[in-house]
Amino acid sequence: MLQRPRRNRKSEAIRQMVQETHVSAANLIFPLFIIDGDNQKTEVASMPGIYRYSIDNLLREIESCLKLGLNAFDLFPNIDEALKDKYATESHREEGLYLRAIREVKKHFPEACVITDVAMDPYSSDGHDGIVENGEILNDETLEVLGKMTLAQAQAGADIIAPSDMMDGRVGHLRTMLDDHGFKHVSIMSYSAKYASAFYGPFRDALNSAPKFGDKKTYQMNPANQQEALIEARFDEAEGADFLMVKPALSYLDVIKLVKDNTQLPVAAYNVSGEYAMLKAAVQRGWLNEQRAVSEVLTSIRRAGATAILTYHAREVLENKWL
Ligand SMILES: NCC(=O)CCC(=O)O
Ligand SMILES: [Mg+2]
Repeated sequence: MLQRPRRNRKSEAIRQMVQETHVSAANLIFPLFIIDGDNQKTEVASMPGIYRYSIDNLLREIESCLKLGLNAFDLFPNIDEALKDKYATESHREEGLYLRAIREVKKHFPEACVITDVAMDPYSSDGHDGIVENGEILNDETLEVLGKMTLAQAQAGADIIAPSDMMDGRVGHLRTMLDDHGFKHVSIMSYSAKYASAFYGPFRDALNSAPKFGDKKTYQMNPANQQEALIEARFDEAEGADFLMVKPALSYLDVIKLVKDNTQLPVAAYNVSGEYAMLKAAVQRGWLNEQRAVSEVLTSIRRAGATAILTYHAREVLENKWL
């Protein structure tokens, strides 16, 4: 035999030498949930180890993450039901929870990369990502709300705004709004290919943001489609996105690869709440080795072509030196 690929696996030193893919702290983005109040820290039942933080505790959490070399955070608000309405007006109220949180984080940690979520669902009494009229999601009317939300977040200090709604034309609309208002430096990380997935369940528990009727299939993508991801990615790129995101990650590694092969922009992937919950549940029962499973999951997402990974595992992998 002339070819013996096993020779390159014979020792740890050689295995490391030929390793093709690495995950580092710099690739990770940590999603964080925010609730109102003082000194609050409540665990999300379906996401063991993940908490909703009041702003004071959020600052402590971010401070300890920064010490671990974890520098990028994606913030999501849990909004009181009484503050929700049809037009998500709470999303651009100056003294609202979310905008206060962004201002506080940037005031205390100007070096942190703060990514903000642009979508109506946490503030919508319908629990949808758009304005609902007679059971329909109105695309162009929704862009107006997303624009207000984006400007308010940029004003509060967002480094990157991340529209997660899947309305058509929103990247171009938001890019123009930002540029016209002196926020040329604010980046856009677009959820380009966001699928109508079962794996968002625990996230909706965390934020209490599940749709009040129907589902999100008229705007989020059909899990059966791959080519459609390229259409979405191409439009977002043309409209001025700085990052293209695929979401979820694990059941969509082929989509990450396809998008990566068709763009020069960095691709981000969202290792979503249901993916985290599945792994944690098996670990809690002693059915999986956590360190090995988490490291394999993150490596596979990088191998597929993601530059940045949004993952609820971010803090624990750095804390435990699992990478
Ligand atoms: N717009 C953000 C999400 O929908 C996150 C979903 C998840 O982690 O399940
Ligand atoms: Mg789109």
